[in-house]
Amino acid sequence: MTAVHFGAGNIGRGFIGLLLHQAGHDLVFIDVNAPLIAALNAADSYRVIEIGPGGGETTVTGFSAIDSAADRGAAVTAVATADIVTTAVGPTVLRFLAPLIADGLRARTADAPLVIMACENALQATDALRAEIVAALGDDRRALSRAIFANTAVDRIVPTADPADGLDVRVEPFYEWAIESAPFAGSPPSIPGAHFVDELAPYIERKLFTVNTGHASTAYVGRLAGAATIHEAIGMPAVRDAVDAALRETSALLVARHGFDPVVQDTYRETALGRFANDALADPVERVGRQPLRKLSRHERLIEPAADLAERGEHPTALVEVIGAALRFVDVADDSESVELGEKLASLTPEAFVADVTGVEPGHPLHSALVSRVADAQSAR
Ligand SMILES: NC(=O)C1=CN([C@@H]2O[C@H](COP(=O)(O)OP(=O)(O)OC[C@H]3O[C@@H](n4cnc5c(N)ncnc54)[C@H](O)[C@@H]3O)[C@@H](O)[C@H]2O)C=CC1
Ligand SMILES: O=P(O)(O)OC[C@H]1O[C@](O)(CO)[C@@H](O)[C@@H]1O
Repeated sequence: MTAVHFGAGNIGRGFIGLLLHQAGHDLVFIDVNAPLIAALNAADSYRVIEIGPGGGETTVTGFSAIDSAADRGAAVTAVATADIVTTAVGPTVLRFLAPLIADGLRARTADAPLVIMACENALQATDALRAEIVAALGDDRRALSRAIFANTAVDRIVPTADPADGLDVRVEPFYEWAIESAPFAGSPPSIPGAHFVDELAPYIERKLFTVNTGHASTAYVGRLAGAATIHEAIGMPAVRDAVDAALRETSALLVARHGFDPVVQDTYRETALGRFANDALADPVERVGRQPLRKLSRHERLIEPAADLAERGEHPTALVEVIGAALRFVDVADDSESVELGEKLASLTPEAFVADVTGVEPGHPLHSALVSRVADAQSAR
């Protein structure tokens, strides 16, 4: 059995690649980072080292790697002959993979369908990838029928690997990979580290609006308070209170939207806060807050829950505070979205900024609070 995984970065090596290896798959990593591909092809193994309480270590073997920028044909062949294709490249990169995967489906001769799962921090990321593949395939419905698409929710904190560690990856012990079961019509692939669920939306929303809202909030509020890392930030009482308040708002929304047991949701929220306090991760606030324009977009971890709460007649004041802190995530030189955020704050009116970045329309019950936060962020520059 062969699994092709796009994106041999933190999550690719430290989570999805690991679980596919443990499920008995030979792994083919596809990436566009030439030195990383060379290092993977020169190595027989790498380690996934769990850091923090209860951590263990696993050695991953049986992998090869392809640079799709240098040898697209090899990447297409790998997709055409694989059993599973997964991705962890970032939601905004999926559209660049689609034409290559489409060509792999066109070239596929196996009877068994190819399982395709995007493992990104985004709602229904596989659906988004599927739409791009459909566009790339045009009228070729036969090629499309050779694939099964399943949405997934992935959760594991994997900070950027230290170059001194080579290919080894340090990860938190916690992980969860939830995959929707319906597309498999009763015959899901065997991936012991994952679990299959009838309805994924509650899982992914709970994860995105608790773990990711909380993590990003810790990064944004913490950075404003002078913290360098997430554990340092969440150790500051004022930051913890701000994050906790924002997560109480999203918890109320999750309970209302999906009927979660409030006690179970409280435990889930506390577990997430405990994960952020893992000092062994030494995770920089700049990594966790990265790509602020994506994180401030309409259906992401801050605006979506705040907008929904406002539509329900609530006042998501803690989330609005966090959004105000996110608007200050400028001047991170190696994060092009942080730089662009600063440029947009400098060049757009508050109303134009809100429309452009958050997609919240005038007249929406959240609109005036957002306009006011943007004006504050502009005055602070
Ligand atoms: N790091 C984390 O703690 C978690 C990350 N995620 C999600 O996983 C995804 C990946 O995140 P990370 O692994 O942290 O990022 P990363 O930056 O470590 O890895 C992404 C990899 O994708 C590669 N890549 C970029 N464009 C590509 C292309 N066109 N074809 C093939 N490979 C390409 C990059 O070279 C890089 O090696 C994101 O969607 C993120 O939101 C989800 C849960 C946790
Ligand atoms: O690219 P994003 O959305 O910041 O994703 C990475 C984040 O996902 C999480 O791992 C949560 O699963 C965060 O810890 C991490 O910062």
